[in-house]
Amino acid sequence: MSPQKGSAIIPELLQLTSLLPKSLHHIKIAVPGPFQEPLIYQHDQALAAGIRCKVPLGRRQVIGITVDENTPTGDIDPSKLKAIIEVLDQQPVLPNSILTLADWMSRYYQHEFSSSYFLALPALLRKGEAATLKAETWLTLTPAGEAIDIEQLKRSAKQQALMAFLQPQQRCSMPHARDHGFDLTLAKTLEKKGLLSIDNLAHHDAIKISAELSETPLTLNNEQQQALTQLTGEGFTPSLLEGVTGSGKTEVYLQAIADCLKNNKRALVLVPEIGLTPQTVRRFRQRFVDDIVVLHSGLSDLQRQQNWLRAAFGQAAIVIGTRSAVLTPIPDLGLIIIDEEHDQSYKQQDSLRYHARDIAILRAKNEAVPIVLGSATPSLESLHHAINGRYRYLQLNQRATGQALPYVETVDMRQQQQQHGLSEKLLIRIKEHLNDGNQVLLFLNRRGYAPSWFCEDCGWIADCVYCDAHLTHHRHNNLNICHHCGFQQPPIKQCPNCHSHSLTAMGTGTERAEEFLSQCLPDVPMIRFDSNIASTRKQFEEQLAKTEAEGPAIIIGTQMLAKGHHFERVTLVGIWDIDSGLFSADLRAKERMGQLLTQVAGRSGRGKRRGEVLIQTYYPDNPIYTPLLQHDYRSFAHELLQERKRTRLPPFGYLAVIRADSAHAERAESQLKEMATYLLQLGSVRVLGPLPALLSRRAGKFRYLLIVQSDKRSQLHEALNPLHKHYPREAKQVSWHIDIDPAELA
Ligand SMILES: Nc1ncnc2c1ncn2[C@@H]1O[C@H](COP(=O)(O)OP(=O)(O)OP(=O)(O)O)[C@@H](O)[C@H]1O
Ligand SMILES: [Zn+2]
Repeated sequence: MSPQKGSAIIPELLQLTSLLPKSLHHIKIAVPGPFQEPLIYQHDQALAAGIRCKVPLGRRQVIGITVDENTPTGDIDPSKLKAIIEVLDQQPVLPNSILTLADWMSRYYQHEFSSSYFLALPALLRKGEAATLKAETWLTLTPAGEAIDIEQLKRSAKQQALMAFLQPQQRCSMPHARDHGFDLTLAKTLEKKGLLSIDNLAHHDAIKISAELSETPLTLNNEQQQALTQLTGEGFTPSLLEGVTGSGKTEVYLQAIADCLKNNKRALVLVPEIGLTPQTVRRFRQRFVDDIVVLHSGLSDLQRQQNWLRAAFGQAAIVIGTRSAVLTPIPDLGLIIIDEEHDQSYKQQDSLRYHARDIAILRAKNEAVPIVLGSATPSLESLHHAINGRYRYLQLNQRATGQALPYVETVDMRQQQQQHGLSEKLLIRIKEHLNDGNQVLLFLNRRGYAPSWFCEDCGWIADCVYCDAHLTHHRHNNLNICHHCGFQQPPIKQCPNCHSHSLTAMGTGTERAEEFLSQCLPDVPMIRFDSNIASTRKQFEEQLAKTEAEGPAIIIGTQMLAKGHHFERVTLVGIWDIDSGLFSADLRAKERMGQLLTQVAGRSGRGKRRGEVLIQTYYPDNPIYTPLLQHDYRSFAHELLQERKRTRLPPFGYLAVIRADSAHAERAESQLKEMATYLLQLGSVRVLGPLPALLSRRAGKFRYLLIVQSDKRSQLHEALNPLHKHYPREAKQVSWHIDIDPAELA
């Protein structure tokens, strides 16, 4: 055999060996795109779940996340597998606890498979940035610092305080020290004494939980004490803490967290989007020595990434965040709290339409920890679970300060002189309360100057060109604006219908209410809260600060005011209009109305003086208001639960909405008709529709709904599951999505 021949064979052999499958691993990766399952790639090593990889997808390269081995995938042909281009992480960025939730969410909400995985990551990590913390100034105790008896420092109170702060933690970052009033100069003095060292570096390990308090907790009243005792338990213990407005739920949370930290575990606190103001955070920071990390949409991408990583590395004992913070990795989690659990902002209303409360419950169950859902006005779902014993039902019926709940009275608008929808009676009462040196809060759930621009001669109303909605008139910039799509135009001067020039703003929004009240009461400061004036966190905070700084003043705003804020000086709450909740066809309109009314009324009389609430209504005798006027949200909710039971609506049945959007109404409708036929022949679900959405056209697209109902959750899911296989999400100029457990029919 000639050597030449042999050498020709060897490269071929080599090539063959490199193709041998035994050295290759099949890796399941959640990849962005319209996939209902992870895709499979090959790689020369096994990879743990939760690792980011760069992979080819069509002609592009994208970042995906490895998922659990057990995650099912469709059939694959191994010869078609593409290789991972680059592995971005040495260690998983998402721990198993979060991967399990993400996997469940993908299936349950029937959205693109990868979306829950990406939702769990901060934006910069989604884009492939390194999962590392930036260098930071750290204060670390030296052995001498650890050993010193701080009594020896008593000549300098500040030095002693910093050492007392640092000793239980051993190490802390400079920003954390600053939050507690310690500055770098002070730290340098102690460094010179050899008690601590100051370094600039990036720490990636956990920090010891000190469980020390930096203020003395309030003494709990009996109800609070009982609630606290019952809500902590071994393993998964869900509780509903139903406490009237001002009953001191926050104090119960704070003390429950203190217990959690003592057990060397960390706590997760979820609050509604607008509830997470610096005031809230301050209240927590005042109480605890341990570091607290905050996660909300107002942070820059970098801040969010850094805070998220600090939480994930165990550098914070408490994580406070809004909706998506429910997916933050937290080592040794010991407690979850959801404040204002009824709040709508916990449900995401686009793309992955998840409910953070439901995910939190699942997380608590998986991680075997107690979870507390707190509210003065619990959602019907949570109430139902508390009544039937699935959750512990803890009640606080008294205000913590001992102050009685406010007097509530209706104003019969049919018998009142009124201007801009403000009754004579309410105006008189406003003046009385201001004269007594108090503040008044007026609730009007319509921002802008007037809800419509209207022809006095023929009744024509200016509509949005792209939506099935009236334009709202805004005076400060003289524009008519669509609150659904943002379309705007200067107010039309001549009626396109009858050519009259008598066009005017009709109705009252917050802007007009403020203008009118300023005319009636020129010397009284007006503090407005609506998304025009307080849309950013900073603006909102500025308005809140004004309420604290001012004496007699009028606070006027939309439902932004209903989110658990404590206005010490408000003694009168006036509800400008509430009736719209009675007539809305939306699923939860009545429930929301009751919650809003109770929450807004609950802002009255939280200080030293008993409060008063005046509700303007054209339907004072409507029985739905009766329990609410007596602070009896519980009876109100029981009544609604009975109604839901009769109609087999949640929590007594399960619901999904399929919505199709298209520039051509008939296409959206016919797509849903096809789906309805398919679903009906299954025989396991009830189907209503297609019908136009409550907002039947938005931004140029017609919106149709199919309401799918079932008495069994599993049947609903089984019925819906195959839809995406039969009907592409976007085709023939129709796009559609499923909303499981919908919050509204919009
Ligand atoms: N045990 C207590 N003793 C005295 N004051 C208390 C006690 N607990 C709470 N408070 C005070 O009562 C007030 C209301 O408490 P908090 O804001 O926690 O109520 P809440 O139940 O969260 O109300 P809301 O649902 O209306 O937001 C606060 O000023 C708080 O400091
Ligand atoms: Zn519009």
